[in-house]
Amino acid sequence: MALLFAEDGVHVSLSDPSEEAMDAVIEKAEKSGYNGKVKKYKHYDSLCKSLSTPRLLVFSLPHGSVGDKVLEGLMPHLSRSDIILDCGNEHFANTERRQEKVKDTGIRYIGCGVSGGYQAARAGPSMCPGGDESALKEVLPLLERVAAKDKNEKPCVGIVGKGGSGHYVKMVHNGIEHGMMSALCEAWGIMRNMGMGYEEIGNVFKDWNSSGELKGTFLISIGADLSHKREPGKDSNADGKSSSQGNHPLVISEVLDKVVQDITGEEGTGIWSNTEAIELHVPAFTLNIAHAFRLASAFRGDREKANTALDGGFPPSELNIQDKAAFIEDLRKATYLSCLASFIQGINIIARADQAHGWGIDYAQVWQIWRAGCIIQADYISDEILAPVLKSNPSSNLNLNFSPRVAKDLHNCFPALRRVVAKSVETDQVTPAISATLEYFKVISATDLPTAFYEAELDYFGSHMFDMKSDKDQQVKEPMEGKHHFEWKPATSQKEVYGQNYKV
Ligand SMILES: NC(=O)C1=CN([C@@H]2O[C@H](COP(=O)(O)OP(=O)(O)OC[C@H]3O[C@@H](n4cnc5c(N)ncnc54)[C@H](OP(=O)(O)O)[C@@H]3O)[C@@H](O)[C@H]2O)C=CC1
Ligand SMILES: O=C(CO)[C@H](O)[C@H](O)COP(=O)(O)O
Repeated sequence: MALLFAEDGVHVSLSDPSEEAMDAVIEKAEKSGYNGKVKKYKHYDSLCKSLSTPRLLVFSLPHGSVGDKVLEGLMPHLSRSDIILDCGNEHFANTERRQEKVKDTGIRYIGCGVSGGYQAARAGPSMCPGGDESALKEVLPLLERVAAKDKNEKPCVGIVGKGGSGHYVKMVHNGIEHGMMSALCEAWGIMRNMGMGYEEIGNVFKDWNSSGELKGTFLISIGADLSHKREPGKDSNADGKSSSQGNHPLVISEVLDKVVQDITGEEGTGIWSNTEAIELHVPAFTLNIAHAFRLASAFRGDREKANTALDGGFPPSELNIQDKAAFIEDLRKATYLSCLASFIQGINIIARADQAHGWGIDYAQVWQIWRAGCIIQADYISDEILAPVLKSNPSSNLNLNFSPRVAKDLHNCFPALRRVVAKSVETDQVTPAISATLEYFKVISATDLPTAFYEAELDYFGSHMFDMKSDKDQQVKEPMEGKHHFEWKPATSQKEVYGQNYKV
């Protein structure tokens, strides 16, 4: 990001605990011809003196205590009207705590989620800032210059809303990202078990990305690309199924199946998004299970132990599919619905939080921010599904499950999703997020769930009350405690039951 700003002509003062890290950036800046544009500062005092006022300080730090420590260290050297632009994946509550902490000093703290990975950080990321409006208006012209541009050259940055809303929306962006990545890796696993080689799968992803419902999906485009990458310098081919061209092994053939960021604490966005979904009472089947799947994958040692205890567990069988092209088309549609469900669930979380915190989120800006440069960029979903709802900038009724456009695609793709899950169940394929998506769409659109029995049991043992099918008032539509209790079994003492035979 330092290089990105330098490229825009900005003088960048770097500060990092590692002098080596700063030297590496300066060397790159010099090589790129931004001579003298990037300078390093060991101490906050000299760093802050090097900046003209009002200063703009950009954080790109691990979340939590590091940000607190850095802010604490900087504050004595800052003055009124200075702006901190926190571009890390910070928890929104930390952002709001820091906004409150600096308020009386006149320092303004913006929480700005940044997406697109290190390639986009260099070339132009998607940026999601929220906080003090005056500060946002001051930094926006700079951010508009460096941010990713959509196909109409519009910058993928905009004022999201008040408080910690920028970091919140970015956090949910990552929750959506996790749902999409889960579905994609599950589809990849199925294709592997269909006997397809890594590069052949890469070609399928290339097709998926070029037209139809998964068109222009960043995660699919990088999936297509990574499937063909070989590491120079190695001469054995670990993948018996992959194409024989080239002597070097495909890198993907050697990647172990562990996703560990949640456990190591490097990142928190998946944990926070799911915690938020649960705390805000948002059913987020795909996101929840995608997270649990990552967790289970991380504990490789435990999986090995359970595998031994279960005499080899339940490995997927080879899939013998008669009409391969038709099944891959089903898989494409199942993957699409899982990505769509991830967006629907994520937007429902944001909308609920927005209502709870009063952030006044600008949904048209959220749409624009996700349009390019970010990990969840999905052209079809954005243009066809999200645009009609988010661009009209509603303050409520953002639930895409009520959208006729979603209904149309669900009618078209749901049978394919059902076939993929059925085949997966039959052959022990690993499809947690894809299966959860099938359940999600069934459940959220059902008007006769088996939870009637659940309610009855709750009332039986806990007198938790229930509503009745014959009740016609608005209450039955709302998540309110029911009006009825049935005395399923009167509470009696042991003495009453056993009478004279009762012994103390
Ligand atoms: N990687 C990605 O694709 C993306 C990352 N993010 C977010 O951006 C932020 C940075 O990510 P990333 O660059 O990957 O993470 P890194 O861990 O690579 O970098 C973190 C930076 O913070 C510095 N740092 C660590 N501790 C301190 C401290 N006590 N005081 C001052 N500086 C410190 C590190 O210094 P040192 O050089 O000494 O290690 C390093 O420069 C994170 O919040 C991440 O979640 C957001 C979007 C994408
Ligand atoms: O924020 C990001 C992308 O948007 C970062 O790449 C982040 O490091 C991904 O990690 P995680 O999968 O744990 O969210």
